[in-house]
Amino acid sequence: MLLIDNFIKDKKLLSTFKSDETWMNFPSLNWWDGWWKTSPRNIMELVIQLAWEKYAHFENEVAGFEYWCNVGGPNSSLGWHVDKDIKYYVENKKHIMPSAGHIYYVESKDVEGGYLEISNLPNSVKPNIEKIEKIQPIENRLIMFNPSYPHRVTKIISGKRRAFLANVWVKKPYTFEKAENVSNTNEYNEVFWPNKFKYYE
Ligand SMILES: O=C(O)CCC(=O)C(=O)O
Ligand SMILES: [Fe+2]
Repeated sequence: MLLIDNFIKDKKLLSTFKSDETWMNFPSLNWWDGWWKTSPRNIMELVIQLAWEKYAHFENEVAGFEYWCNVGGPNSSLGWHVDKDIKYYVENKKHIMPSAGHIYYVESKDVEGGYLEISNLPNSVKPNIEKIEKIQPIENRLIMFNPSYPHRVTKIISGKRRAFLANVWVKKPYTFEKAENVSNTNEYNEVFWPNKFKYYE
């Protein structure tokens, strides 16, 4: 696991990324082939490049990135899970998992609770509460980890918490078979980038 605080240094990028407008109409799940094939088309892809170009060297060896955003308020939480190709899982009840992913904390406004917990044991083994890694969702904090290990988000007691996440895939997930942007993970509808998604200048 890698944890970097104060990840985005550019003040303008930071404030644009944090603004609610940036995330309006953001589809549930999105796909990008990576900067080596397609230049970033929006601020999310720009941030993915910023993170992954610096800490990983796999251009041309991976298919690309899946990315999404989680926003939570009081009483929300996310149970133990592993990240997986969701469409394949729904249809076959089998896991195809990525081996690398990032979580970036975009906004943590007065957040109490909402910790990220990561098990040190693989998916087949029940997490040992004594040995889990516990990470506070601090604004502008970047975490890189293996999302095929069970992880969860503890209950948010108060405040607003927004995370931006991406996973690296060696093979493009079935989830994106029909479209790069999926608005409903149960139906896999095709959606289009809203006009709001401008390049970051
Ligand atoms: O928001 C977080 O800290 C983690 C969320 C997560 O694991 C997920 O969306 O798969
Ligand atoms: Fe996850």
